[in-house]
Amino acid sequence: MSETFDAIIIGAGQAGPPLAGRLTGAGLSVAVIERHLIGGTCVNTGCIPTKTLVASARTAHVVRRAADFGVTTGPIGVDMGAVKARKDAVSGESRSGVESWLDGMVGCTVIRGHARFVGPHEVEVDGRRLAAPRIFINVGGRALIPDMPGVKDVPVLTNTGILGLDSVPEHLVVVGGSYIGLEFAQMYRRFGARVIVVEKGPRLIAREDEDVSAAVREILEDEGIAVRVGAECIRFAPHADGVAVGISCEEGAPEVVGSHVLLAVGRRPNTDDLGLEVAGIEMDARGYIRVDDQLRTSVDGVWAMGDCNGRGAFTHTAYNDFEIVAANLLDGVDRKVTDRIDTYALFIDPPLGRVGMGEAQAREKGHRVRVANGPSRVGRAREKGETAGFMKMVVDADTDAVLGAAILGVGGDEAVHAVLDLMHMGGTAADMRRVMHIHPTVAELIPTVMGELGG
Ligand SMILES: Cc1cc2nc3c(=O)[nH]c(=O)nc-3n(C[C@H](O)[C@H](O)[C@H](O)COP(=O)(O)OP(=O)(O)OC[C@H]3O[C@@H](n4cnc5c(N)ncnc54)[C@H](O)[C@@H]3O)c2cc1C
Ligand SMILES: NC(=O)c1ccc[n+]([C@@H]2O[C@H](COP(=O)([O-])OP(=O)(O)OC[C@H]3O[C@@H](n4cnc5c(N)ncnc54)[C@H](O)[C@@H]3O)[C@@H](O)[C@H]2O)c1
Repeated sequence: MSETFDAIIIGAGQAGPPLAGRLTGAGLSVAVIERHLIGGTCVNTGCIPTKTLVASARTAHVVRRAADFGVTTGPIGVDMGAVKARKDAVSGESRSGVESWLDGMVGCTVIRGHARFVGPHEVEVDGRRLAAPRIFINVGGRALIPDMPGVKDVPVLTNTGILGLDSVPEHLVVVGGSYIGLEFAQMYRRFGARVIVVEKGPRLIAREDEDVSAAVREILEDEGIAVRVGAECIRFAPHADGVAVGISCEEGAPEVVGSHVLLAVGRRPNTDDLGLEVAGIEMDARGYIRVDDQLRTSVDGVWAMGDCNGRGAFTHTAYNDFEIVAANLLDGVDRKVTDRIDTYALFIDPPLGRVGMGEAQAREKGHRVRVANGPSRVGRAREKGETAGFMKMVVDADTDAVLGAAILGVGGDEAVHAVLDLMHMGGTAADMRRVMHIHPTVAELIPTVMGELGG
């Protein structure tokens, strides 16, 4: 016999817990099933711990530059044990916040264990059967570990393992030059490690425009991080000093030896052991659950939210998925995934704030574009002594609609929201030119840069 609920939520990541709050608030009985840590990736092994470490790394960096600002210090050291303890405390506080919220939620039953479908509206958790007319899948993803030559013969870290380090690696080899790899590369360089980033593609963060990739590379190299792109021959072998990582068949040193290796070559959805086939829930070739614009799967009464549906890969997209599902189910409002505008940040320092399309993507999609570029030598950046980066706005030449922006520089992760909000409201470049922004801020440069386009 199955225990029955009005709704079952599988996974307590970024969408599951708030949805449990809305459903129980509407008087429904809800079971939330979590097999590991409440809060999921962002809280435990993603955004929160990494951004806490980024903050420690930035502090070390700023203190090292203290003399530039006329401030004297003594010798500078990094106590990685204390850095880790701070990170664990911040992350732990977030986790226990979600935990106690769910535990105290009237109408919510939290069940610990791995859920697997045994039918379209029935799951099993450690031999216990649960059924509900509505099931919400929020199982997230994990680091991809491809079957690269030698990878099974050496110790490699992923974003999870590296968070357990309480000493600074002597030489960190970061395989994968994208969001995860670059954030860890810079923070560990700032903690005092030698760092090399090994990327198989022709440039770092290849989803971005070439000028953005180049500027990010320059920022990292200026801090002493080695970068090797076009690394077509990545392979691993044990070495007396750690791990030998084969890099190149053609140019530069063919091999580098690292005391530690971080694999940051992508993520995969946690759908391989969920029994989706039994329930008849369709996946794509990479294991992402197929959903429609309102996040309904191929089975009636089953939804998929967050990273596992392949429609987003961020905490804010997972949370927005929750908002869409809740609005459609409970508020009678018609909300869709395609209503949202892509936006995210790369939290190196200075950060890259991104919204909408890049220049290359806009051209690929057939837009006639005008591009405005501005230096980040905005007053605020000069005052802070942090002028690396630039600002770029992509505008449709025919309609004057703003198609996207990249703000790489101090405050770029915050300032980009001015463009996001304008795009959301359907504003044009001319609208932005007329807005008065606060001086001295980074955002004040946005109307000025749009001004380059005239009109
Ligand atoms: C290193 C790193 C840094 C990141 N930084 C950022 C950032 O700065 N900003 C940002 O927006 N995003 C960031 N992300 C991405 C962000 O963490 C994810 O997009 C987000 O956590 C996805 O949320 P989710 O709810 O889809 O899944 P998750 O948070 O992954 O939660 C899924 C939950 O489901 C559970 N689960 C899985 N299978 C089962 C099962 N069968 N039964 C029961 N439970 C199950 C898991 O244990 C997990 O707790 C980062 C990711 C990483 C790895
Ligand atoms: N700031 C943020 O919001 C943030 C931070 C970290 C992660 N995330 C999320 O996590 C996701 C995954 O990040 P990621 O950086 O692991 O993956 P990714 O998919 O963004 O990039 C993987 C990188 O590894 C490279 N690569 C693939 N195979 C390789 C190989 N065999 N050898 C060397 N390089 C190889 C790829 O060319 C690519 O540059 C991101 O898409 C993002 O959504 C977000």
